[in-house]
Amino acid sequence: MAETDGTAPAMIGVIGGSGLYALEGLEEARWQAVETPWGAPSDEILTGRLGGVPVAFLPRHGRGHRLPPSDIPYRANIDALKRLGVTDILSVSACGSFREEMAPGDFVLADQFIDRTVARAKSFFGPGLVAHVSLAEPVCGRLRAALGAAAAPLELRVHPGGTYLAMEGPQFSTLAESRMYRESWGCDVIGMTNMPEAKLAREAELCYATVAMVTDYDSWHPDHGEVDIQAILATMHANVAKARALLAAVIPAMGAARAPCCHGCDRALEFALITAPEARDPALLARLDAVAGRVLGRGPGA
Ligand SMILES: CSC[C@H]1O[C@H](OP(=O)(O)O)[C@H](O)[C@@H]1O
Ligand SMILES: Nc1ncnc2[nH]cnc12
Repeated sequence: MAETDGTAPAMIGVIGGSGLYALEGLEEARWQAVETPWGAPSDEILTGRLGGVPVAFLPRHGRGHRLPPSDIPYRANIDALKRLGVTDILSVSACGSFREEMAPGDFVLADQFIDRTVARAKSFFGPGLVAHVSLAEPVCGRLRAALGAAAAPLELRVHPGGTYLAMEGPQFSTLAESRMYRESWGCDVIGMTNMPEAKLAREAELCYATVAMVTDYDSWHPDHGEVDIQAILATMHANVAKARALLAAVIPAMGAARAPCCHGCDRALEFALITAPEARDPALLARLDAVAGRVLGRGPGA
């Protein structure tokens, strides 16, 4: 519901990656199952409040890390968060680094992605309703700035931007791939999950930003050898404590009300639907009740 000052109620969605399977310190915390037309999300969703701000937390791989990157139900996850009323998504992820200065333990607020994933559903739309959203700026600048500001007083090494390469996995990259991503493609970090997550968040008109926490130098670094999952896990556990501190700072600072996104994330579908109304598939329209309800005039988003 719109407030008289032009703001609307906000809810922060947090998608926790490797090592982050719950959010502590939420008031009125409860895990709840959410059904979606795209199947079940990765797990139940933990809702509550942090500093008075409504929060919905979803562990991307499920509690106990049951799901590999290719089997994460990305569409159900984004739909479920939107259905609960989420307006902004903070994604938290482990990543490898292609830059000497982006060292293990550092946080990278990625602002670009290269999508090399090949085995995932990447859109809510399709035959019966075609949509083309803009993705030139896949990360919400307002959300990324909020993360940067909240991180400043904390003892964190934060890089304000970077290009995240999303690979299919689950194997790590070969040395030739690692060198190509770093030297020819100019990528800064690598992970397996932020695509199609960011694309789907944009289609669902949700602001999205990611905190990519460096755990390793992938395999290009002459002094660090191959990616070693044992070393990754050790760094990951140290990173997670820092991620919790960042979330505890940024969420209350973002507040419980939101002006329209200055970058237009919350209006991404405004001119994106190109299928003629009479040619639209009623079954697909029904599945889009939450994701595209605002522009379709139906469901929780209308
Ligand atoms: C545990 S190392 C590989 C694994 O970690 C990252 O997951 P997430 O982005 O959910 O933190 C990476 O993308 C891989 O899935
Ligand atoms: N080197 C790497 N490649 C892909 N995903 C990762 N997650 C953490 N480190 C990674």
